[in-house]
Amino acid sequence: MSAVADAERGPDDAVARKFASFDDARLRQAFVDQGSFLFMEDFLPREVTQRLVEAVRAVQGEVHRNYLPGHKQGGSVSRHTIDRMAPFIAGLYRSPALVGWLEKLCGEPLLPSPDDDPHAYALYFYTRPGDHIGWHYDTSYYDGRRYTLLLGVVDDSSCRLEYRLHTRTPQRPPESGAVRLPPGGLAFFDGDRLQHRITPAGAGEERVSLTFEYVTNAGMRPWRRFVSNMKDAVAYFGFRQTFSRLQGGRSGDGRP
Ligand SMILES: O=C(O)CCC(=O)C(=O)O
Ligand SMILES: [Fe+2]
Repeated sequence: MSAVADAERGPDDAVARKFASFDDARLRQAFVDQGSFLFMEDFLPREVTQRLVEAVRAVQGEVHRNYLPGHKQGGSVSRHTIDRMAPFIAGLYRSPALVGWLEKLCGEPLLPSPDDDPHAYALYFYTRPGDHIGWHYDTSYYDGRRYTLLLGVVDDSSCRLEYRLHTRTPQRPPESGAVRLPPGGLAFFDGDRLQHRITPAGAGEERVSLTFEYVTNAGMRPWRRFVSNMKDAVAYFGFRQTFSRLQGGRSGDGRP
């Protein structure tokens, strides 16, 4: 079997086997009780996490760093770069076992983000002291809801995923929490409902997380696509990685 076929097929069987041990009803209840949020320390099969670590090493030379005073500091790699250099991640993103399980959890059909969304799947790197992201929501620019799946890949850090539940639910008092996202761990949430942040890395620390974005309606008005792309270019991937698909996947200045 070719490496690409293996990458496409490999993770599905492994995740299906692992998910068979989960108590789906209890996890669904926890997700609902927490206002569309779930954290699991042990989610991915070990061999899948290992493939993700290898994928991270494969794209390490492509990390785009940003510094937005007061909001964010760190590195990212977009789906366009992942498609070229780490196809295992693209295969996992589309794994029917994974997507089917997430659909059961959130109780509605999920679609992959369209091919021109640089954030459909992406890696975040926290490798220098002070790397962090401030309080925010993962706002949906789509016509439907946007769900975020965070998977821990590397964590030799003191960083925490801090969150506040129910901030947009009028009848419920907010609840705060903080978790470490270990390799193979999961956080899954409705991006417009979970306020969250990643606390700053210390000296000599390394944290890498993988994000998958699924939507309930892949339509997006052109103006919102523009705003979303600008945000991705400035806050995450840089203009080259954000728009690289439009350049036919080549690096460069975008001119033909
Ligand atoms: O690194 C993470 O685990 C999450 C980062 C995040 O919340 C974001 O980039 O929107
Ligand atoms: Fe976020």
